[in-house]
Amino acid sequence: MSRIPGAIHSNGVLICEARSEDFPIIYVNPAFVEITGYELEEVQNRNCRFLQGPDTDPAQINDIRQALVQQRDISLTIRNYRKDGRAFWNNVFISPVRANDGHATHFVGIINDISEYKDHENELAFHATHDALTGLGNRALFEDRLQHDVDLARRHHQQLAVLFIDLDEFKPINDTLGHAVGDQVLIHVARRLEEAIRPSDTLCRFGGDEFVLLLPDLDDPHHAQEVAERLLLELAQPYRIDRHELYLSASIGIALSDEALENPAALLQQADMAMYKAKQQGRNTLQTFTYDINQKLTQRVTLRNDLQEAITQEQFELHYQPLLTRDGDIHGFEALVRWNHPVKGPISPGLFIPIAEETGQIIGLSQWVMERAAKDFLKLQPLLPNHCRMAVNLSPMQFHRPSFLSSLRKTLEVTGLPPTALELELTEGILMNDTEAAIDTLHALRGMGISITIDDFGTGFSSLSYLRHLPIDKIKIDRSFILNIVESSKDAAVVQGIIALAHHLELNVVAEGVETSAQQQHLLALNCDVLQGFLFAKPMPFEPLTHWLAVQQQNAL
Ligand SMILES: Nc1nc2c(ncn2[C@@H]2O[C@@H]3COP(=O)(O)O[C@H]4[C@@H](O)[C@H](n5cnc6c(=O)[nH]c(N)nc65)O[C@@H]4COP(=O)(O)O[C@H]3[C@H]2O)c(=O)[nH]1
Repeated sequence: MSRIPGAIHSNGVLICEARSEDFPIIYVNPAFVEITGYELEEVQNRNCRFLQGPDTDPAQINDIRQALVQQRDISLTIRNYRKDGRAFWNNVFISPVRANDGHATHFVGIINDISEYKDHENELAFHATHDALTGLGNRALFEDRLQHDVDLARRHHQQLAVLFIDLDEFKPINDTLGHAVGDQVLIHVARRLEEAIRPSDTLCRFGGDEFVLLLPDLDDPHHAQEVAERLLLELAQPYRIDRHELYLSASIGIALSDEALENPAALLQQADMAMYKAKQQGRNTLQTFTYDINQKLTQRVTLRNDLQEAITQEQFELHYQPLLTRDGDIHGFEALVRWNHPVKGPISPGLFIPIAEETGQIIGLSQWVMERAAKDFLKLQPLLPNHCRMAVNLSPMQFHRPSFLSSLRKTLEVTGLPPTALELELTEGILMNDTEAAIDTLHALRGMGISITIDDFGTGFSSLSYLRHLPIDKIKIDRSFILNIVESSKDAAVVQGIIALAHHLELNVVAEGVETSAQQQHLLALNCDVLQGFLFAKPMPFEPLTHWLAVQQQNAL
């Protein structure tokens, strides 16, 4: 017995007879008693199978049995049970004690309770493959399952589908109501999606508001669309979170496997591209991948990468378009960004601004625009009447950032532009999410002396009466109404109504896109206050603008 290491502190030790049938225990140490809850008297002369329970792996039991029969060492971690029924992870080492003839007389077992470590290990393994917030699988798990299911589908000549689900307008919820609410929304979304699918489907979250669903063994490709439609309906139900009632929609991209599929990851990319297409089509919709989408989106992705370079290499330029009062005096200027792509030439802001908005690149770009416009305006100011302002377009992402006001104040401070020389143009859509916070921001801006214009008025969903709640100074009627104002009595009536109501609310009205003198006359007759359009001047770089101003002033003399 002296060979038995009595000083093994927290390791339990047991010794059993090797030559008696069923290997009865003859000794256990106090650590064994502590770990298992059994006293020596209770275990003596018994086989140690009393440590086994419902979750003990039979294959491991067999391994131990084999080792004992063959009289060799064995080490393994096995699920064992204490006297009170609680399970624990037992790291066991069993070794034979041999007589001179080489045969085992006893077996010594050293047991170690590693439950804590094992639980931690399990937890780590779980986290490596699961999303901590929703408990759904993560990208790693998805890719694993995708590979597995694609192999199966190939073998059985079946088709599978990947659905890329991205929530619409989730970011403003996070930004305005806070991350705690945003997290709750994501958990609700995960549960709704889970309830709407079959157990054999794999649902994962890729982070942010992106969920991905794998539908194996489709009977019919249309089934994927039916599932997507069902999910859109489920997600559109209102969400009650704390005191908020929220409405959400999603855009879903679908990719279907075919016999030629070589790389399963391609399915994921295709579903992602189709999802982008769904977003472009106005959201709350689904789109199935086609090769045509691939081509268009590749262009977009290239543009996105080029945009990053454009920001660092300052390939942008600001053009300024004058705004005139009804008497033809200068009212101010609108700053409009231009991108001169080194290879593709000028790219329309209508194309790259939405991409910059999606990728967040708009923040850096807007900062550049604001600084450049401020500096240029200060150079022009001595030539301008006092009331003139520089109008700058605000992007939704910029406006909803918590740091928006402080960074704007800083820019004004650094450039020296007085707030009373600045006008911000924002679209109705910006104000639709979390209107209360948006109105607070508008009050703060006006408190500083900045003027606010609602841009593209008439294209959004705001009712005219909604205007009365907004601390704004001007509305700019969208170009699409001005275009047909002469020919279309309906458009003329809309413009007349907008101007009358705006004046009733003591707001100024700007008409943009004035291209003909007939349109100009019509607008003047309807009492429009400010006019902007190619009829008077196109947007132009700073130098030509200074010449244009000089000519204007000459003509005024
Ligand atoms: N056909 C026609 N068009 C006219 C006429 N007068 C002005 N325009 C165009 O109408 C657009 C007016 O700008 P917007 O509605 O704010 O619409 C802008 C604005 O939403 C956005 N954008 C431009 N610059 C910036 C910027 O610096 N920041 C942000 N966030 N958005 C910008 O891109 C949009 C498109 O800008 P642009 O292509 O420069 O297009 C400009 C301008 O060139 C006219 O008589 N006829």
